[in-house]
Amino acid sequence: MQPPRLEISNIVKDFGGRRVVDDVDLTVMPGQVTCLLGPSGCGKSTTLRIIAGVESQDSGTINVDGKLVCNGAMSLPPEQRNIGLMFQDFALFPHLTVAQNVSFGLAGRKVTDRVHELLGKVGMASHIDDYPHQLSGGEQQRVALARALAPRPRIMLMDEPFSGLDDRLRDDIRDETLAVLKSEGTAVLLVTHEPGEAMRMADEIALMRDGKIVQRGAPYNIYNAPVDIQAAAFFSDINVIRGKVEGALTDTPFGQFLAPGVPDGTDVDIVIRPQHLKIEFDRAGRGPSPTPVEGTAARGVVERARFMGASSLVEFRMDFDGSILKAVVPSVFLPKPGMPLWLMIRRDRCFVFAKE
Ligand SMILES: Nc1ncnc2c1ncn2[C@@H]1O[C@H](COP(=O)(O)OP(=O)(O)OP(=O)(O)O)[C@@H](O)[C@H]1O
Repeated sequence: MQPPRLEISNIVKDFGGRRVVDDVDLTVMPGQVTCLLGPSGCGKSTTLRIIAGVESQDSGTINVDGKLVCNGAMSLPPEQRNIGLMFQDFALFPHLTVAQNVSFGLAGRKVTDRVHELLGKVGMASHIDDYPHQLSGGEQQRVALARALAPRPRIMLMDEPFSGLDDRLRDDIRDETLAVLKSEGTAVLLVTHEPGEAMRMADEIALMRDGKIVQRGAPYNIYNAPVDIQAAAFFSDINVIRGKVEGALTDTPFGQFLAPGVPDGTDVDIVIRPQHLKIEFDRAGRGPSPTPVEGTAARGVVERARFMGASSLVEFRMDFDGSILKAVVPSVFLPKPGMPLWLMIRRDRCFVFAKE
């Protein structure tokens, strides 16, 4: 089997006595995009800077293609690591043309071919003789990508590379960048604080919090099987229903939920994303009959409904405790405030977390 393109193990970094990177392990396989995702200040950029070699770790090892790049005893300088970098505030050389920017630092007979190939891939072939000030932000970004890829790095490190771009442009550039990276077969470690960006770009997401990787997996798995309530809440709004465990079950107004292995008397949070609440109409003051999959319906009264474009957001005030639950419904669903409706929770769509 191929070794991981990048493998970092037990990386630790303290700043002023505070642990900023706390025993981080990560792997990126050849041709794969791994996103290091987490809130601002959780240590993502520091991890990336350590991999790039512009910051040194206190302990831990880094391997590229199974070859040691640094550990406690040795450290290759950044330029010998065969790593490409792309950051938000990338800067093209203002006095060099697009072609000169892309070929900067490269030597050999094939450089011109490579520059043409890459500028073609990023859709900038017609700007080959332009200077950076003649390009838009998105165009500069494309050139920066071509420049970073020109020396065929073994791995590309990207730190919030799209955050300087406006929303619509950003989606296009993300997709184009991903297509170019995939066509080059480059392994990528991308840092972002935006779950949407990570879901869009990543083959694998490593979720980071307070210096630690708390969960790793494919976007689908991270979204649908979060390790804890914070991991669930990082990706969308959530609804939380509280309960207490008795005999591995929790009784709630929505019926019983399984809580296997959780000791009696433990408080639990039952977490459901707004798009997974099921809404049923009121039938002469009664809701639908309970089912094994969806449990018991609980009645709520519409507090407000908002049209969001692709979906509608409906807020309910629940009869059982006066709390608000939010439901997201595809397309247009705008019930009037005051209307009674019934909510159900599919057991395979919710997460049950024991409280610490
Ligand atoms: N050179 C430094 N000296 C002291 N503290 C630092 C240094 N670099 C980073 N930190 C601190 O380490 C913590 C993690 O920073 P880091 O930039 O890695 O986080 P991040 O997850 O990338 O956040 P952001 O997305 O805001 O950049 C922050 O609290 C930051 O203030």
